[in-house]
Amino acid sequence: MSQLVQFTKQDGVATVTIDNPPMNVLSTRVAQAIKDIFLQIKEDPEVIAVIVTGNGDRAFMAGADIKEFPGWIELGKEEVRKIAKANHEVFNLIEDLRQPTIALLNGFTLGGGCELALACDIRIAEEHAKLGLPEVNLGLFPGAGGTQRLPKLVGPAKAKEIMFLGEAITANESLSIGLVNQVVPKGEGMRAAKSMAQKIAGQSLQALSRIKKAVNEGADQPLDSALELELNLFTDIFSTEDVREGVQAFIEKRAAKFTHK
Ligand SMILES: C/C=C/C(=O)SCCNC(=O)CCNC(=O)[C@H](O)C(C)(C)COP(=O)(O)OP(=O)(O)OC[C@H]1O[C@@H](n2cnc3c(N)ncnc32)[C@H](O)[C@@H]1OP(=O)(O)O
Repeated sequence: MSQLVQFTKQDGVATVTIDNPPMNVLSTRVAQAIKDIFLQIKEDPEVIAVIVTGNGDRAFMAGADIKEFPGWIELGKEEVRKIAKANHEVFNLIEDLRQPTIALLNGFTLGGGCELALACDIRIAEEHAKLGLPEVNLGLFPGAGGTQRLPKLVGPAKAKEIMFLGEAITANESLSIGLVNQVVPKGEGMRAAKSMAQKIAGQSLQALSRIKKAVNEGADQPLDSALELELNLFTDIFSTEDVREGVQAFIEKRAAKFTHK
């Protein structure tokens, strides 16, 4: 397997580390390696929560590999569409993953890197991280989900400002607009991400995956059909072994031991 992306797992938590120095850019090969790893995680019964980060302390990911773009410019429309669609597929795979995902932003989180972070459920940023969608500076615009996922998180006006100006914002500004969940000192990110991931991994994946599905799919629907979705998922959860265990554990005044069944 490619070493451009590393994968480890411990106690229900998988850690995916992008390792493409110096800026962990999203080359075509990195995108394929991320896809391969997430396809594996999707089917892994031992993984309940996932952390995604970049190697080193300079970048989570500074975007797509701009040095591949001259080649793109020479391609026909069909070929460009194919490459762009492949990026959409990778980020959709991550967004739709049944397991919760935490992006640990440990430096520059730009362009495709910011779009990768947006496809995750939760974002924790180290204080020195800079976030942005600077594609406009190259005469293009975010094409790996940024125009759709950023406005959902921060509202259309702030998202347009970020994309029109192409300027990176600080971790603390990102926190103030809801783009990240938490800001921690430089070097403390993995500890914070692991602490959150371990708490999540102690819950039932049956419940976690339904929370994710209800929130993600409900957001694109009118309230009445979104509530119908919630109703169906809530009805379903009562047939799981984990709900029996969770309720019994409460009654017996002990900690629940979920089996994710
Ligand atoms: C569908 C998705 C589209 C996109 O994502 S488009 C790309 C969006 N991203 C960007 O526009 C960011 C581009 N990079 C930068 O602006 C800067 O870099 C940084 C602010 C991230 C860091 O600046 P500094 O600390 O001064 O480092 P440095 O010398 O510019 O970069 C170190 C090496 O990394 C290469 N690099 C940085 N970002 C990219 C990239 N996105 N694609 C390809 N290479 C990149 C540089 O060129 C250089 O390389 P060398 O040492 O050989 O000169």
